[in-house]
Amino acid sequence: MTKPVFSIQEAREADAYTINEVGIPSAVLMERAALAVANELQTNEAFDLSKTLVVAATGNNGGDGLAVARLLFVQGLDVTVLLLGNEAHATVETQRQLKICRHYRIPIVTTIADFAAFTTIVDGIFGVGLARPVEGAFAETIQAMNASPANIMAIDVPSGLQADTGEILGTAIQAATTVTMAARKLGFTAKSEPNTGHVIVADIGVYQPH
Ligand SMILES: NC(=O)C1=CN([C@@H]2O[C@H](COP(=O)(O)OP(=O)(O)OC[C@H]3O[C@@H](n4cnc5c(N)ncnc54)[C@H](O)[C@@H]3O)[C@@H](O)[C@H]2O)[C@@H](O)CC1
Ligand SMILES: [K+]
Repeated sequence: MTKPVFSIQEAREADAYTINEVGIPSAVLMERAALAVANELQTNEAFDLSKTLVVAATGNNGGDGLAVARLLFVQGLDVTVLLLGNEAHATVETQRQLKICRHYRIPIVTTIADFAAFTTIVDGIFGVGLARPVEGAFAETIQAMNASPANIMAIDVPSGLQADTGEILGTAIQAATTVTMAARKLGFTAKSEPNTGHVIVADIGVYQPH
């Protein structure tokens, strides 16, 4: 059982408790997170999946994104992954998802010339791990995503939004929908609605320590 709203610390503690004490493997939580996002993309008519871009960085939020890309790709959809950051620093789970994506020969690129070519963009850049203001290529990519006519689906937290305070750290994704894992985040308030869009809470089997 979980509280309806999590701080970043509570989200991290619940993930760790579920993985280490309950015994649900991290990859299972990631798969359930990705299934929830893919399901929302495929059932919400606002998302046109004729040409989808998944933007993934190297943390576990990016791992969620890569798993979403694979779930859509195996259904025959046109999916491209934009991989941001240094792959050598990817988390174990994200490296696992990258390996699977490569097995399926999902197109993985490191730059995109025209974000307007996509009908849907999935934001798997930063989740609750956002730790400092967004700058450089990350900021430019977020701005290009926002400028695209594509509808944006944010995974867990719109990238650039501080999940405890709702503060925009430099620049932040403006999503149509955010599928957030286990519970809403403290920073999701009326003020953050231009960034979160409609918030959907996905039950991915996370338990809070008690
Ligand atoms: N197994 C798990 O623990 C689960 C994690 N989940 C996902 O994992 C996310 C949390 O993953 P992580 O803790 O890996 O963190 P994130 O993936 O949110 O981001 C952390 C990474 O981004 C870097 N970073 C932070 N701020 C930055 C900035 N401004 N500029 C550049 N790099 C920056 C960090 O150094 C780190 O490498 C959640 O939001 C959720 O999407 C879900 O899959 C559920 C299960
Ligand atoms: K995100």
